[in-house]
Amino acid sequence: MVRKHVHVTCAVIERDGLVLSARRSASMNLPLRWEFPGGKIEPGEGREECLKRELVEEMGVEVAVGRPLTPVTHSYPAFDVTLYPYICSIVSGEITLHEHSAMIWLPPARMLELDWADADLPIILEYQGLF
Ligand SMILES: Nc1nc2c([nH]c(=O)n2[C@H]2C[C@H](O)[C@@H](COP(=O)(O)OP(=O)(O)OP(=O)(O)O)O2)c(=O)[nH]1
Repeated sequence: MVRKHVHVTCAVIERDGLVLSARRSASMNLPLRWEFPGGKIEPGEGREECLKRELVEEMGVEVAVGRPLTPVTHSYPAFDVTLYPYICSIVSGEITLHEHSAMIWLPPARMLELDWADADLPIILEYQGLF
Protein backbone atom coordinates (compact mmCIF):
# COMPACT_ATOMS: atom_id res chain seq x y z
CA MET A 1 0.00 0.00 0.00
CA VAL A 2 1.22 3.49 -0.80
CA ARG A 3 1.85 5.58 2.30
CA LYS A 4 -0.07 8.85 2.54
CA HIS A 5 2.12 11.92 2.02
CA VAL A 6 0.49 15.32 2.60
CA HIS A 7 1.93 18.65 1.49
CA VAL A 8 1.10 21.44 3.90
CA THR A 9 1.83 25.15 4.02
CA CYS A 10 2.22 26.85 7.38
CA ALA A 11 2.54 30.44 8.53
CA VAL A 12 5.09 31.77 11.01
CA ILE A 13 3.11 34.93 11.77
CA GLU A 14 5.08 37.77 13.36
CA ARG A 15 3.72 40.78 15.23
CA ASP A 16 5.70 43.18 17.41
CA GLY A 17 8.53 40.69 17.96
CA LEU A 18 6.14 37.85 18.89
CA VAL A 19 5.14 34.74 16.94
CA LEU A 20 1.73 33.09 16.74
CA SER A 21 1.35 29.44 17.74
CA ALA A 22 -1.98 27.58 17.51
CA ARG A 23 -3.12 24.47 19.36
CA ARG A 24 -4.87 21.75 17.38
CA SER A 25 -8.28 20.72 18.72
CA ALA A 26 -8.91 17.47 20.56
CA SER A 27 -10.82 16.07 17.56
CA MET A 28 -8.10 16.71 14.94
CA ASN A 29 -5.30 14.25 14.29
CA LEU A 30 -2.22 15.17 16.38
CA PRO A 31 -4.76 16.33 19.03
CA LEU A 32 -3.80 19.30 21.20
CA ARG A 33 -0.34 19.60 19.68
CA TRP A 34 0.86 23.09 18.80
CA GLU A 35 1.43 24.07 15.18
CA PHE A 36 1.66 26.96 12.80
CA PRO A 37 -1.69 27.73 11.14
CA GLY A 38 -2.01 26.48 7.57
CA GLY A 39 -3.10 23.33 5.81
CA LYS A 40 -2.98 20.99 2.89
CA ILE A 41 -2.24 22.30 -0.58
CA GLU A 42 -5.16 21.59 -2.90
CA PRO A 43 -4.64 20.28 -6.43
CA GLY A 44 -3.55 23.12 -8.74
CA GLU A 45 -3.07 25.54 -5.86
CA GLY A 46 0.12 27.55 -5.31
CA ARG A 47 1.72 27.45 -1.86
CA GLU A 48 1.18 31.14 -1.11
CA GLU A 49 -2.38 30.93 -2.39
CA CYS A 50 -2.97 27.94 -0.10
CA LEU A 51 -1.60 29.78 2.91
CA LYS A 52 -3.75 32.85 2.33
CA ARG A 53 -6.85 30.66 1.89
CA GLU A 54 -6.13 28.63 5.02
CA LEU A 55 -5.59 31.71 7.18
CA VAL A 56 -8.95 33.13 6.11
CA GLU A 57 -10.67 29.78 6.75
CA GLU A 58 -9.00 28.97 10.06
CA MET A 59 -8.60 32.42 11.61
CA GLY A 60 -10.48 34.97 9.52
CA VAL A 61 -7.40 37.05 8.73
CA GLU A 62 -5.67 38.14 5.56
CA VAL A 63 -1.92 37.62 5.60
CA ALA A 64 1.01 38.91 3.58
CA VAL A 65 3.29 35.98 2.76
CA GLY A 66 6.97 36.78 3.17
CA ARG A 67 10.19 34.78 3.03
CA PRO A 68 10.13 31.01 3.00
CA LEU A 69 11.96 28.89 5.57
CA THR A 70 13.35 25.47 4.66
CA PRO A 71 10.67 22.84 3.90
CA VAL A 72 10.61 19.91 6.33
CA THR A 73 9.60 16.31 5.61
CA HIS A 74 8.62 14.20 8.60
CA SER A 75 7.27 10.66 8.98
CA TYR A 76 4.50 10.18 11.53
CA PRO A 77 3.43 6.61 12.29
CA ALA A 78 0.38 6.90 10.01
CA PHE A 79 1.55 9.26 7.23
CA ASP A 80 4.32 11.49 5.92
CA VAL A 81 4.10 15.27 5.77
CA THR A 82 6.09 17.96 4.03
CA LEU A 83 5.68 21.38 5.63
CA TYR A 84 6.36 24.54 3.62
CA PRO A 85 6.81 27.37 6.14
CA TYR A 86 6.63 31.08 5.31
CA ILE A 87 7.14 34.08 7.51
CA CYS A 88 3.91 36.08 7.37
CA SER A 89 2.22 39.14 8.81
CA ILE A 90 -1.46 39.94 9.27
CA VAL A 91 -2.64 42.70 6.95
CA SER A 92 -6.31 42.76 7.92
CA GLY A 93 -8.79 41.22 10.28
CA GLU A 94 -8.92 40.16 13.90
CA ILE A 95 -8.11 36.55 14.70
CA THR A 96 -11.10 34.32 15.42
CA LEU A 97 -10.32 30.65 15.99
CA HIS A 98 -12.53 28.56 13.70
CA GLU A 99 -10.65 25.26 14.12
CA HIS A 100 -7.94 25.57 16.75
CA SER A 101 -8.51 25.17 20.49
CA ALA A 102 -6.09 27.91 21.59
CA MET A 103 -3.52 30.38 20.36
CA ILE A 104 -0.64 32.26 21.93
CA TRP A 105 1.80 34.99 20.92
CA LEU A 106 5.28 34.19 22.24
CA PRO A 107 8.79 35.57 21.87
CA PRO A 108 10.74 33.22 19.56
CA ALA A 109 12.99 32.10 22.43
CA ARG A 110 9.98 30.69 24.35
CA MET A 111 8.30 28.70 21.56
CA LEU A 112 9.79 25.35 22.60
CA GLU A 113 7.92 25.54 25.92
CA LEU A 114 4.87 24.27 23.97
CA ASP A 115 4.12 20.66 22.98
CA TRP A 116 4.66 20.97 19.22
CA ALA A 117 3.75 18.59 16.40
CA ASP A 118 7.02 16.74 15.80
CA ALA A 119 7.40 17.93 12.20
CA ASP A 120 7.58 21.56 13.38
CA LEU A 121 10.70 21.30 15.50
CA PRO A 122 13.24 21.94 12.69
CA ILE A 123 11.22 24.97 11.60
CA ILE A 124 11.31 26.45 15.09
CA LEU A 125 15.04 25.84 15.42
CA GLU A 126 15.72 27.47 12.05
CA TYR A 127 13.49 30.41 12.96
CA GLN A 128 15.14 30.91 16.35
CA GLY A 129 18.51 30.91 14.57
CA LEU A 130 17.49 34.05 12.64
CA PHE A 131 17.76 36.15 15.83
N1 LIG B 1 -1.27 23.36 9.52
C1 LIG B 1 -0.28 22.66 10.02
N2 LIG B 1 -0.30 21.30 9.93
C2 LIG B 1 0.75 20.64 10.47
C3 LIG B 1 1.82 21.32 11.10
N3 LIG B 1 2.69 20.39 11.55
C4 LIG B 1 2.20 19.16 11.21
O1 LIG B 1 2.71 18.08 11.44
N4 LIG B 1 1.00 19.33 10.55
C5 LIG B 1 0.18 18.23 10.02
C6 LIG B 1 -1.12 18.06 10.75
C7 LIG B 1 -2.06 17.53 9.68
O2 LIG B 1 -1.91 16.12 9.60
C8 LIG B 1 -1.52 18.15 8.41
C9 LIG B 1 -2.28 19.41 8.02
O3 LIG B 1 -3.51 19.05 7.61
P1 LIG B 1 -4.78 20.00 7.81
O4 LIG B 1 -4.63 20.83 9.01
O5 LIG B 1 -5.10 20.60 6.50
O6 LIG B 1 -5.88 18.94 7.99
P2 LIG B 1 -6.43 18.15 9.23
O7 LIG B 1 -5.51 18.07 10.36
O8 LIG B 1 -7.79 18.68 9.44
O9 LIG B 1 -6.44 16.70 8.63
P3 LIG B 1 -7.53 15.93 7.82
O10 LIG B 1 -8.48 15.45 8.86
O11 LIG B 1 -8.09 16.83 6.79
O12 LIG B 1 -6.70 14.79 7.23
O13 LIG B 1 -0.16 18.50 8.67
C10 LIG B 1 1.81 22.73 11.18
O14 LIG B 1 2.70 23.40 11.74
N5 LIG B 1 0.74 23.36 10.64
